[in-house]
Amino acid sequence: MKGGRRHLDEDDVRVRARGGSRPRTRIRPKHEDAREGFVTAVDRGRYRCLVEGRAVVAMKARELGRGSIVVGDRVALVGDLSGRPDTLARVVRVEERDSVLRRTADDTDPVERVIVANADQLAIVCSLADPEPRPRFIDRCLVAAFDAGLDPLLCLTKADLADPGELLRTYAGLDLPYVVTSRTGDLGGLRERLAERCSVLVGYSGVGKSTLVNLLVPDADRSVGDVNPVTGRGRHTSTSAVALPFEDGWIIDTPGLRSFGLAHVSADDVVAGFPDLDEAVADCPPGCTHTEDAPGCALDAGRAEGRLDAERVASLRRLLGSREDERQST
Ligand SMILES: Nc1nc2c(ncn2[C@@H]2O[C@H](COP(=O)(O)OP(=O)(O)OP(=O)(O)O)[C@@H](O)[C@H]2O)c(=O)[nH]1
Ligand SMILES: [Zn+2]
Repeated sequence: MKGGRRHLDEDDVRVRARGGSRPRTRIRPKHEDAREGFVTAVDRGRYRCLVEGRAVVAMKARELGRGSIVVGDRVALVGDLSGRPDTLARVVRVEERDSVLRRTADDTDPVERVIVANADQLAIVCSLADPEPRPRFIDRCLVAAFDAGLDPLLCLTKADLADPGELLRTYAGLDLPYVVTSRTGDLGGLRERLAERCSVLVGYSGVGKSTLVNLLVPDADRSVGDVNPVTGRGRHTSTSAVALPFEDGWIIDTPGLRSFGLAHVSADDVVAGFPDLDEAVADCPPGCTHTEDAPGCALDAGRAEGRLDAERVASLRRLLGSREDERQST
């Protein structure tokens, strides 16, 4: 896609076909020479973009105002697009986003913000041991994925230390795609899942996410390290997301993102993030909060009769509760 050209109508095309080279007129949309780029990193007001295979550093054009530009955005750029050191291009347009992954509102950060645009998969990285798996973290990520419209992928690491059987049983009712990995094992299954997709990797500290990224994208360290050639500062210390090209798609690593605040997600959407429980709550009394003390909540009957997994019910209830806490703290 070249900026502006797809807006031409049939008449323009005919004129061009007769006249040979494209006529230059003043009625062209502004910045029609802009090129498409993909934002791979954001650091202190500088946007690192991939433009026709070159890494270009850009600033935001003043006309864009306060609108945000995030990793994963498709943008239009003008100015020096050579990618040479000390050059600076300008982002003049942000294309419409197919998806936005947001975080809100933990206690220290009351603002809801977009962290990644245009991703289509959320890879939830969780170790089978050392540190112990955290189903509640997985459940929270599943809700975030549902809310953002991303396909979840469960990535269970350190398979050399523990068996995935028990954890997988908890999620058996979900139809949740998963891969089991270890740093010494075959990553073929994971590669297949990530190829040709734009995946955000998220995981709490120590699960082996960096190890995975380095195995999948061997020069990742370098691409992360020189994120800001403009300032000339060395390894970047920022905790923002970085997109790494991977097999006709992107792996977006999120070093600073351990989890998601869900204060912006409605209770109904939290429940919808639990497809194995979603159907049961149709039998709840109107306005049911689904919490432990909610009278007549159908989750209680389902659990008592063994239709619903007790751990999952507890997890949903904790999530609904912690969401309330997040709201009250903001
Ligand atoms: N046994 C085992 N250990 C692993 C495996 N993958 C990573 N580790 C170890 O787990 C520890 C954490 O790995 P990292 O890749 O740094 O984990 P991370 O998720 O990036 O953690 P942060 O850097 O804190 O975000 C390191 O000591 C790794 O050597 C694995 O497959 N098996
Ligand atoms: Zn209920």
